[in-house]
Amino acid sequence: MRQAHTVEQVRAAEAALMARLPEGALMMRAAHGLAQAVADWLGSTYGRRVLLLVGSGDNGGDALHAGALLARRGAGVEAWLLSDQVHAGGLAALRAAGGQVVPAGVQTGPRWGTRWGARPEVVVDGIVGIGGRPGLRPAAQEALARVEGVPVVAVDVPSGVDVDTGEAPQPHVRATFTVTFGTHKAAHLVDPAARAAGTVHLVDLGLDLPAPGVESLQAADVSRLLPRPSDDAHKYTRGVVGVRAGSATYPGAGLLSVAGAACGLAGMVRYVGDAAVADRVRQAHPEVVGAGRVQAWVVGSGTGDDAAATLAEALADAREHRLPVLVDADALHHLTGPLDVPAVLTPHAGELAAMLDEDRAEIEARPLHFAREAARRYGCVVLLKGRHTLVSTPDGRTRATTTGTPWLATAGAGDVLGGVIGALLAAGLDPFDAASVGSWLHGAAATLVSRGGPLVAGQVGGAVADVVRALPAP
Ligand SMILES: NC(=O)C1=CN([C@@H]2O[C@H](COP(=O)(O)OP(=O)(O)OC[C@H]3O[C@@H](n4cnc5c(N)ncnc54)[C@H](OP(=O)(O)O)[C@@H]3O)[C@@H](O)[C@H]2O)[C@@H](O)CC1
Ligand SMILES: Nc1ncnc2c1ncn2[C@@H]1O[C@H](COP(=O)(O)OP(=O)(O)O)[C@@H](O)[C@H]1O
Ligand SMILES: [K+]
Repeated sequence: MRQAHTVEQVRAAEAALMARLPEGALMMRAAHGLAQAVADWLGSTYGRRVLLLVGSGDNGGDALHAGALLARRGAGVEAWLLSDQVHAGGLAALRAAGGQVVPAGVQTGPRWGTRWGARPEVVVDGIVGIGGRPGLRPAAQEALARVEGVPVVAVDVPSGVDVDTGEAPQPHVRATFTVTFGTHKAAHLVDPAARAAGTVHLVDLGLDLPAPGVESLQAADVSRLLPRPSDDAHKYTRGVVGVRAGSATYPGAGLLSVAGAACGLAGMVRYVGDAAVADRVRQAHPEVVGAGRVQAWVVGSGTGDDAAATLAEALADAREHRLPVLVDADALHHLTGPLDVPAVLTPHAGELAAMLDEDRAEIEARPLHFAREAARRYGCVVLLKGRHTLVSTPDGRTRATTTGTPWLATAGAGDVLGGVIGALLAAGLDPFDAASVGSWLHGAAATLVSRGGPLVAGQVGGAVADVVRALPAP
């Protein structure tokens, strides 16, 4: 599990550890990890040109100490100081190692060069870390403008983003990669900040941390959580998923929801809906049967004018038999308040905007806030679809999905996702695990079929089996 802790949690854990370690030990661990990551990325250090952007806090201290380590390995390291007060020990270490400070007078010109005339090969963003407020001050903006186009390594977080919410009001640093310390922060997992962080490397500091607010499943977690058939399983013990999706107007949504549900993770799939759609479902998936008892319902996609009635039927059956329900697409607009059955809602940003009476742009700017808000308001698990899909519970616990590919942003992909999650609900996972595991598998299956190229939604359900086969042993 990749875990993201809040600034407050990190500060408490760091204080506890620092009390037991010599002064400066944690910063040196951080600086060694940072210097190594920069050296690995450059491929060599001797003669390479590194520019440090150094703010007033310990984030700048990390950059200065890492710069000193790189200078000792032969790199040409210069520090651009953005404050009169920078980390004194770090600056002394850099100078002692042969690193230089950019003189104030030469910090001008649209394409600033190093003291060798050439541009730096990498910029180390030590402007602010977990002590920073969102946004960047003018001096930092000017320095970044001078080195535009040079790859940036962010120290701990890309400066300017909101560390605990993942929000990223302009301006902020856009990093090629980020080297973080002790644990991940929400800004590494949650968009839009996660996009600004690039690839994230974690340097272990040995912190003792409490339960995280945001986490991200890894292949081993998915393998551990995935329901597998027992030796004596039969189709009913594995769970039956019922799909109420599609209509004469939108038959494809029914077919694609079933394609997800029929990924093989449940024992059986039932389709309940328009007769013509049911015929096409059976042609495409001969194993699918009609109405009967189920262990979970998937309801909503492509139900159009029938959405309210279809949702009501599914909820009535779920109430009677205490079944979980996945509500998607058209049916989302007919929810009026907290659900009285275990449920997963799967809106994209536009649908969530309508549900919460907000602008879509607001949802996209603050996805963590609004996923949690919706989970609280509807009293169930809410999965907000996007590049890094978020799954939140009413008490705020959240998982971010980091599998997937932008090629998955294609019509019908969400219908398949609903079906996959429905199969996992029927197989016995609770709504939080079903939604987060289903989203992880859906993203991984998309990456598998995409192989770097385009895909259509119908391919994704069938690829879940290959993803499951490739999981590590539980
Ligand atoms: N603690 C530990 O054990 C370890 C910590 N470590 C490292 O320390 C980092 C945290 O360091 P920190 O607490 O000194 O805060 P940090 O983020 O460097 O700077 C905050 C200062 O910047 C300023 N400022 C604020 N907003 C700004 C803005 N938008 N734009 C520009 N400036 C802004 C403001 O100062 P002001 O200028 O207002 O006086 C504020 O005081 C952490 O991320 C990690 O890298 C590692 O070494 C591992 C061990
Ligand atoms: N940029 C992106 N990168 C990766 N996955 C994405 C991206 N944009 C959307 N997705 C995923 O693609 C799917 C789209 O679903 P949805 O918007 O409901 O489409 P539809 O309603 O047509 O089925 C979701 O699983 C979402 O998480
Ligand atoms: K930073």
